[in-house]
Amino acid sequence: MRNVVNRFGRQVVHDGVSLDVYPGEVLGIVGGSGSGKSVLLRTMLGLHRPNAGEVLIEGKDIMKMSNEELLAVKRRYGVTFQHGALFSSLTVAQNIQLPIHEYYKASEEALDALAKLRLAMVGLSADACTKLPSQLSGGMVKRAALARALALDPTLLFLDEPTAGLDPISAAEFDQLVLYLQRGLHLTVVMITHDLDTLVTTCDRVAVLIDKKIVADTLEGIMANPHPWIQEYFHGPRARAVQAPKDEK
Ligand SMILES: Nc1ncnc2c1ncn2[C@@H]1O[C@H](COP(=O)(O)OP(=O)(O)OP(=O)(O)O)[C@@H](O)[C@H]1O
Repeated sequence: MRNVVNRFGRQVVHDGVSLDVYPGEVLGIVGGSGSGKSVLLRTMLGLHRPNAGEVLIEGKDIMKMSNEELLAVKRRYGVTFQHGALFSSLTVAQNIQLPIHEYYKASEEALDALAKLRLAMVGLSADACTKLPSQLSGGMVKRAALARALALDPTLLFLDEPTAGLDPISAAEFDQLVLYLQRGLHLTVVMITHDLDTLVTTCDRVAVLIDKKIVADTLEGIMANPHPWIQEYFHGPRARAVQAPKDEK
């Protein structure tokens, strides 16, 4: 992203945001509530048109792409949204198969096999195929949403608060799953997270949305940044609790 500006009426959310995402990395995006993380993600995905600036993928501005070009780019994205992870009236298998229908015609057998394969990749059994989202635990919903995000074999995975609402053990397992998939499938991952454990465990770099701009660095680099919000976030009591066991290892 280059010099992206997003405004809603008189409210300026992003005032010249620039951010690089490098192939194969896991980038965590943090920021206070209402700082504009979700709007940033929507802008990156081409779902929100910024007031100014560019969103480039492999050097090409997605705002200037034809519909066909944009569709081809979106075909390479996998996304899990914070809310509305799955369609409640569809089974898990139908949810996973949904992105396929947008791009391809496939036989019932192929769709069935694909749903089962994706479920296996996220550690869910084939039994989950026929279940409705309401019949799954919170952790299973997150995994099923991840399976859907992986449906089209993406190279880029966007996760909006992937571990929100999970207990610490399930969250840690989910972090390990993301890392396992990222390494195995050579994915580039961009995730919004409030979870310090997730940041420490999974992210190569951290982008902090602060004062309507982005500061991006390695976790160590960010932690050394003197900005008061960053200091409070990464060195406050909660942060110390997360980092203590790691430091002692
Ligand atoms: N469609 C919209 N119309 C008007 N204002 C909007 C719209 N979308 C977002 N905003 C405003 O932009 C600001 C940033 O919202 P955003 O949802 O990106 O924050 P966030 O950092 O993701 O917050 P949280 O961590 O609480 O989810 C908020 O003040 C929000 O009210």
